[in-house]
This record gives sequence, C-alpha cells and structure tokens, in this order.
Amino acid sequence: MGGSQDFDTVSVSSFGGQKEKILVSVRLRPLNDKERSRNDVSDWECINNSTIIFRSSIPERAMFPSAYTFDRVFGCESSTEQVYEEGAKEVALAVVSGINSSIFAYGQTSSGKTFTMSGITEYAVSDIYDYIEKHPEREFVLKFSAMEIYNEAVRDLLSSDSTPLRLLDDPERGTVVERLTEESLRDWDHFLELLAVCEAQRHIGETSLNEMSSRSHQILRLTIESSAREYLGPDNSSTLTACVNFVDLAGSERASQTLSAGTRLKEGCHINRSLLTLGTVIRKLSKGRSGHIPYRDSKLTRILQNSLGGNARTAMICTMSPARNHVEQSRNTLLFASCAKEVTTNAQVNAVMSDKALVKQLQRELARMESELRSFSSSSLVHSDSSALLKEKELQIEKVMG
Ligand SMILES: Nc1ncnc2c1ncn2[C@@H]1O[C@H](COP(=O)(O)OP(=O)(O)OP(=O)(O)O)[C@@H](O)[C@H]1O
Repeated sequence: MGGSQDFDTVSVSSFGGQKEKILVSVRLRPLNDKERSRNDVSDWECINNSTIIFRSSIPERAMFPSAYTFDRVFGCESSTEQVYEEGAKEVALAVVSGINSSIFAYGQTSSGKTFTMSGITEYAVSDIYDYIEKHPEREFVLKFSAMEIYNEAVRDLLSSDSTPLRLLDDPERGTVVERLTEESLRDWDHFLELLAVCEAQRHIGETSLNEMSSRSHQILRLTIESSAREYLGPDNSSTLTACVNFVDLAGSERASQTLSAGTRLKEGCHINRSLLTLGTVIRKLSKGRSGHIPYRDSKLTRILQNSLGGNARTAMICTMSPARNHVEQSRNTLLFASCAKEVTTNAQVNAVMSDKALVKQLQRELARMESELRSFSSSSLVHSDSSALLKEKELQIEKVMG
C-alpha cells in the first residue's frame, strides 16, 4: 500500500474566494419489492425539475407543507447519470481547478445513498481522467484515500489494520487524519481496484458489527495536484492542489429527529454523534454564522469542516423512499435538505508554493522594497516602517532556506 499523509514543506495560499450556497438535490427512488409486497403506496411526486410535492388523501397530513423546492429534484425514473450531471458534476469537477469540493448523500437507510454515491464517484473520476487527457500542458498527480467513521472511530479503508485513527489539527490544512493511507493513483483500473478494496473492508465491518452499513459514514477522497509542465515564468510557478470528498452518510433515521424537534438528543448508546452534530451544524449555519458552530463535537464534522460552510464547493443529494410508510423519515430528510440549501460556502483556489518558488517571490519583494526604501529615505516614518518590513522578509527567506 502507499505512504501515509505527511506534512509537506509547502505553503498553501488561497485566493479568489467565491461565496455560494450548497447545491441541494433530492432523489426519489422507486418503491422496492418489500414496499410493494405490503401494498405500500407512493405519496411523493416531482412535478417539475425543482419541486417535489406530497400527495395524500389522509386528512391529518393536510397540516404539513405539501411542496418543497430545491436546486434540483429527481423522480424515480431519473438515472444516476442524470443525478450526477445535474446535481454533482459541476461541483465535483471544481477540484481540477484547485478548488476543494464535496458531494454528500444523505437519507434514511435503504433510500439509495450508496446506490447514488457509488455511481456519482465513478462518473466524476471518469470525467476527471477525461479532463486530464485534454490538458497535456499540465502535469496531474492524483492521490486516493478512504475512511469510515463508525461509532466515532475513524478507520482506514485501504488498510487491513482496523486500529482507529487519530485526528490532528494542522495550522494550514485544518483537521488531518493521522496515518491515513494515501495511494498515488496510476490510472482508472487502479482506481477501480482501490474501490474494490474499500468495499471489501466495509464488508468485513458489516458482518462483524451490527447495522454497520446504515450506522457508518464513508468518505472517499481524491486529492489532485497540478502544475504546468513547462516553466511559464515566476508568476505561474505555483501548483494547484485540492481534494474532492465523496461522502456516503449513515442512515438518517433517528438522528434527523433532533433536527426537527431538538429534544431526542439522549438516545443512549445508539446515538450516531456525527450525524447528530451534522444536523446541528447545518441548522446553525442555515441561520447565519452568528454564534458557536460545533464542528468539533464529532469526527465527521471535524474532518469535513471545510465542506460545511468553509473553503469548498458542496453538493448535497438527499435520497428518499416514496413509500407512505416512511413519510416521517422523508419529511425529516426534506427538512434537513431545506436547511442545507441556506448554507453558504466560500470556495477558493488553493495554490501550493514550493520552497524554491517561495524564496524567489520573497527575493522579488525584497528587491522592490529596497528600491522603495531608497526613494522614500527622506521620510523617517516610512524609513522605520520599511526597515522593519525588510527585516521581516529577510528572516522569512532565512527560515525557508535554513
Ligand atoms: N434510484 C434507484 N433505482 C433503483 N434502485 C434503487 C434506487 N435507489 C436505491 N435502489 C436500491 O435500493 C436498495 C437500497 O439502496 P442503498 O443500499 O443505496 O441504500 P442506502 O441509503 O445506502 O442504505 P443504508 O443506509 O442502509 O446503507 C439497493 O438494493 C439499491 O440497489
């Protein structure tokens, strides 16, 4: 297997920040055999590209809202490819331009999260390879890692060692998962091989741990670094780096109830803390940024802090069953989705500068300041300010070279 994530000797700077809302879609799956066999009926219908309505003749349901609007809604006839094209592609592919991105699947158990997310992951990585092929002037390095969070323990899905991994705080990169395997991707086939490894690792979990599939979160992460193959002058010497996360969340039944009522926080040992915290974080962010946002209360929200209101573009696909029997869960999913669409992120282009490029840039700044100092030497105030700045730049160069 590949090496683990290390702290690089590069500095990351972000520029070109753009505020935008999380792209929120809802996907309705068809009734499944089990639902049909118990004569369950479908209560939901997508009436156009962005509105889903509740159609029920039951009078006590009339008090609930009956129409919900999102960026996109997909009815049961929609293919995963369509969901990808219209609900995830633009966000996922931002990664090739140095912008972090995340695609989440949220919904109750067996609503179609894994079905949707595994398709989206493959379509996105295939498009990324297409993009790379069309840009021979740049050199791309792809790294893949995969983790699972179960009962607040983070596990490496590319390693047979199931020891929980620790989270560390890095001043530049935020939360880092210590010793997480990072495989350099050779090609598409290698990617499929690694997906199979993840699936097998998850499978072991499912048989040994009760309800693992719907109680755990899976994060597949592709990190892409790119730089121009030819030297195009000092201003183009930076490398772009960003990652895209494909997040298949735990089943939202139970946890989502706190989002609506805020009262069922104490569900004893069955609480999925990460999912509860995700609900709280999304609810608080949807009301604006005032007050404390409890990212640090769970592993999931710590690891994905940037994707939740930070430096990233984010798409959320909320999956639901159309069955009347699941109406409460479906409403909770729609409530979560409604909060998510109010959340704003601030995606930026991440440029990594090598030590060599950094020294060059500092030397250029130093030369500029020296010439400024000469022309303003008559003013003692400017002189003392500039001298201090010069000293600071010199120290920076010494530190980088040293
Ligand atoms: N849009 C869809 N069209 C056809 N079949 C679907 C669709 N969505 C889900 N399914 C089927 O429904 C079943 C449950 O889907 P899936 O495993 O993706 O659910 P899930 O939300 O990931 O569940 P869990 O939380 O338990 O892991 C699978 O057999 C899947 O193939």
